Amino acid sequence: MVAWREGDPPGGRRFVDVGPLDLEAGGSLPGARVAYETWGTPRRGADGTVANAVLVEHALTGDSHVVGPAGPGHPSPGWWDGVVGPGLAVDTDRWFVVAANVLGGCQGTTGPASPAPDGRAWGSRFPHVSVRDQVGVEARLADALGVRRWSLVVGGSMGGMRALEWAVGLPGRVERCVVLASCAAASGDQLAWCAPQLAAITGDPAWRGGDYHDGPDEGPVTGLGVARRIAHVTYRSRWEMDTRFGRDAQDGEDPLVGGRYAVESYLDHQAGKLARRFDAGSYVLLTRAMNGHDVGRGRGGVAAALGRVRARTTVVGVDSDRLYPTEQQEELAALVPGARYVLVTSRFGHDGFLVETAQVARALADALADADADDSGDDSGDDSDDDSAGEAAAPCGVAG
Ligand SMILES: CC(=O)SCCNC(=O)CCNC(=O)[C@H](O)C(C)(C)COP(=O)(O)OP(=O)(O)OC[C@H]1O[C@@H](n2cnc3c(N)ncnc32)[C@H](O)[C@@H]1OP(=O)(O)O
Ligand SMILES: N[C@@H](CCO)C(=O)O
Repeated sequence: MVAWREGDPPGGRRFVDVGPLDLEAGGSLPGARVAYETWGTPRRGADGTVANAVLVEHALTGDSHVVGPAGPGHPSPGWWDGVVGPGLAVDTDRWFVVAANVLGGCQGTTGPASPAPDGRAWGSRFPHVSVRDQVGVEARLADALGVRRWSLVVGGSMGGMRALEWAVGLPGRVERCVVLASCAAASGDQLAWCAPQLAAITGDPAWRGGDYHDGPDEGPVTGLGVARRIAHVTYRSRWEMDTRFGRDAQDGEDPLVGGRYAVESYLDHQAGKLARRFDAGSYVLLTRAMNGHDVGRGRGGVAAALGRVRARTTVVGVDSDRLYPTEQQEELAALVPGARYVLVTSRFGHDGFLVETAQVARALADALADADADDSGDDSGDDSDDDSAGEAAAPCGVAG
């Protein structure tokens, strides 16, 4: 089954139907639609599978639009335009780059806002999904695309969790892995930062227990905005808040008589932007998925799990990241066999993996430096210790 066709335009969003899905926490879904984009041309190896495939994993509120201009369905340009593209670090003249919208999200892949079989939005009925479930769905997308082994799986933050899960759970299917600003398991501090975000959304009267999608109002946008304000502060650095905004008043406003400081206005802006482009139900579901992230669960602990990785791995930390501190990436680099550690210097905190494109591009170019463009059909991947080894992927249907 081939989900990509010769002549398909680059960057256009396409869909694959997968399912049914049995989920790690015990629930199930009768099926899921995966929205994805690709750039470059697949090159088939001797065994007929795609030999030059790269999977890019987006972060919490990101999406599959890694590269390309804004346009219909894409209000913003690509979030890694300086990293992926013709002649860039992940060169789309050479690599077939795939980015999928995550299971449980709201950018075309099935999530809480999607219609359930009865035609109503899933809402609160959408089951808990884990990072492993999300990777399981991506494995079915890979099957549909004819990719048995990725030349590279790369992602930052929540995308780094999925990249790591690929390398740990399906070691025979990942040749190289780059994990940025991420961790082996969500820490107590990370769970703590998520708690008020979840409380803000689920405490908004418009949340209606998660079943607001088919209602007349716009849903819990106030709670989602509060969550984004909290999260956004953790994504940036104290230096930035102090030097970019400091104690400045917002233009035309006086904080001493009810007006806002500039930093408050900035966070209001970030909140409004997210509330316009993201579903609160997905935000809650994806936050819970990240909270549950622990590569060591059921695998004898973190060290044992990371010891299974066979991908040539690069772990990237951002020196000013206060949400995913560099100790977490140092731990990954110490426990993944042969891993390389790269420190990105940034004043912008966790978002450095999105903002510091020159340094990120260098790390990716280095990670791919050993790849030979002509090594068609490197089929040496032994998937005998994959979590899914021996299991046939569920049949996938390709949808328009
Ligand atoms: C928007 C999208 O990217 S959607 C598609 C994919 N999205 C993702 O992948 C999510 C990840 N992306 C992000 O989190 C962010 O977009 C980032 C990290 C890339 C943004 O980083 P930066 O470019 O550094 O944004 P920055 O923090 O400077 O914010 C700029 C915005 O704040 C606004 N702003 C700055 N100061 C103020 C102020 N005092 N009051 C109000 N607004 C302000 C700017 O006008 C600008 O608005 P705009 O984004 O609507 O043009
Ligand atoms: N700014 C990023 C950070 C999350 O890691 C996002 O919104 O997805």
